[in-house]
Amino acid sequence: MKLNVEDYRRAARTVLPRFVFDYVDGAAERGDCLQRNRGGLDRLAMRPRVLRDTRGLDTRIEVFGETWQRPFAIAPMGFNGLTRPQGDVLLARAAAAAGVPFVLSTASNARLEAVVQPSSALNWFQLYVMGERAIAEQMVRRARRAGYRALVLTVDVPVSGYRERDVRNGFKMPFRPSPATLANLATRPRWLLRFIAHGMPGFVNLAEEEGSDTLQLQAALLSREMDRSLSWESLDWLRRLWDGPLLLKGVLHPDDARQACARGVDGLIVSNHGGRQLDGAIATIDALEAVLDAVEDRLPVFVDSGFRSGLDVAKALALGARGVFLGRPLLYGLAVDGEAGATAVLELIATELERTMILAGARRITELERGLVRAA
Ligand SMILES: Cc1cc2nc3c(=O)[nH]c(=O)nc-3n(C[C@H](O)[C@H](O)[C@H](O)COP(=O)(O)O)c2cc1C
Ligand SMILES: CC(C)CC(=O)C(=O)O
Repeated sequence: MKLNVEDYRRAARTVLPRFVFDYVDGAAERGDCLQRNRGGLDRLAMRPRVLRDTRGLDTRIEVFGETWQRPFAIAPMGFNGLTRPQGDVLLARAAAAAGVPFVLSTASNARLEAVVQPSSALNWFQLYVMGERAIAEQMVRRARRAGYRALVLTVDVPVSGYRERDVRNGFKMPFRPSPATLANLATRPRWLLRFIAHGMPGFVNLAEEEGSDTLQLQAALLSREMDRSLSWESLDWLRRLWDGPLLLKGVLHPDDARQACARGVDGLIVSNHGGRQLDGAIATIDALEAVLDAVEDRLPVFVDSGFRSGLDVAKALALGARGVFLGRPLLYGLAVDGEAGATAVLELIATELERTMILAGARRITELERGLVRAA
């Protein structure tokens, strides 16, 4: 029986090969940041209101003129096709059915045109800038043509975090599995059979043309060799290519939040990449307040990293976040049961959020107020 996200995590561990589970579940260096994210959320306690009519509960929010059925979304994640063949498409479908955004990663394994869900107005695209700027330009133009609504520029990967579990597993491109990895693969026959049927997923959006350059780019993307010349000035370049909502993902410092407002960015995602980048980084729930103060309601502020329940989501919203992005929980669901597993995780978190709202006396998301949370 799977009653919470941790149950899905445990089940995912039993179906995924170890190098895949470690890639999904892992974090940078000692995992301090990963733990700090949890610690920050756990330290907050709710101070509920009582005797409030909570019939007709409504969890919808408005973002950039669109309605989200729930105040959360699926975060961009690379290599979803490794967890399940067509993982990007399955997650996009689950999100569209739930009425929440799905953010397709630059490191996706399906063509961005094939992932976009026409039934949803909430297809978003995440951009990494690497190598020739022309690669990013090509992807942004295609994303625009394909109907992606918002562009998320990830800014916390100037270089890869040191993912010790990936290093130990030799997880890089081209992948050369060790004897230990092969032995472990033999214990994951279902994953292995699917993998054999579909082949090794690649990063197919980097360049339209096939060729040896593409292979080199794919290896560079997995080792996260990004363009370190990217700066605040580069936003002007991006603005010329993209006229829809532009968000920065990976902002933690209030001065950067102010800078983003001054540069005409449309939204921020307070994120430490789920503890996968700078291991010394502050917990996102602890960084949120200063960022919100700096922004002064000029743009919506979202948050991610470490959110595992509807209660966690409620805490961030009470502090003033517009919405929450969820990463690994969706991959645990995807690993366990494909699209149905991802849908189940979205439903689980929605149900937890609804119950939390009723218990806290909030009928609408706007009623999740600052006074409802306290440091425990
Ligand atoms: C397996 C995996 C791959 C990821 N790939 C990307 C990516 O390609 N682009 C990106 O902006 N963030 C990426 N992230 C970070 C997520 O967008 C998000 O910030 C993080 O997972 C949130 O933390 P959580 O997993 O604890 O919910 C990835 C995260 C995971 C777990
Ligand atoms: C394939 C990678 C570029 C995805 C990523 O950003 C991550 O692992 O955190």
